[in-house]
Amino acid sequence: MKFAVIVFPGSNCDVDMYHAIKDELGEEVEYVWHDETDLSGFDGILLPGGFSYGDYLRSGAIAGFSNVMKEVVKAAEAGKPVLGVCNGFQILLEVGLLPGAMKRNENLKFMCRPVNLKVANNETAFTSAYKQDEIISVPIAHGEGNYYCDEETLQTLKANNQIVFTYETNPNGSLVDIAGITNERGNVLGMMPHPERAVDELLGSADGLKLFQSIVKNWRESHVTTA
Ligand SMILES: NC(=O)CC[C@H](N)C(=O)O
Repeated sequence: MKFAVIVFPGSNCDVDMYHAIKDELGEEVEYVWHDETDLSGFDGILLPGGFSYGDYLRSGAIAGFSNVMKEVVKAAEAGKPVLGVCNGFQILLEVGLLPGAMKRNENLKFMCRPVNLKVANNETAFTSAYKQDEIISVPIAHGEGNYYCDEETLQTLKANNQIVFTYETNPNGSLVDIAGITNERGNVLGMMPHPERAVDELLGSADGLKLFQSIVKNWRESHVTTA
């Protein structure tokens, strides 16, 4: 499986994402600059964290207008897996691939520390290797991670099981403890915690690895036929 790690001016988790895929997962991966207008050679798209365009206006607001995001939308519409982590999640919200918006953390502080997450839905292409309700440790690092949506959207998210990760203890004021959601189709996931920083026990946790393994397993099941 071949992944693209999209890089914007100000991305700072692109190298961690690349390392997670290449060295820990053992899959193909390439960096793709934000000006790129063709993602047809990739099977999965990864939007890493960081401070694209210095978080000017709102986190992810400017990156949402980049050339490559038009292609990311096309890839999502074609059913390819698209994962946005932290700033990547914020960009997915800005382009409307995921519903809702991100507000500043309730305490108005940037927070960087490990948190416990609950796998609230393990029947997705991103979480099938986890157990339902499994508690995993994955670090957060954000100033704008306070997820918000209107009541109607929240009911839709709940009804379709789109809430995939919740915080065990809410660090940022996020609505109903939401840490990660998918689109209705289930092929686009946005999450604030960083699974690519939790791929080796030496880093404090390897709990993020199963997320990437789930993506690959799901892709192989639908794309690779064995004799
Ligand atoms: N690590 C990140 O992706 C940070 C995201 C964003 N710049 C924020 O502080 O909310």
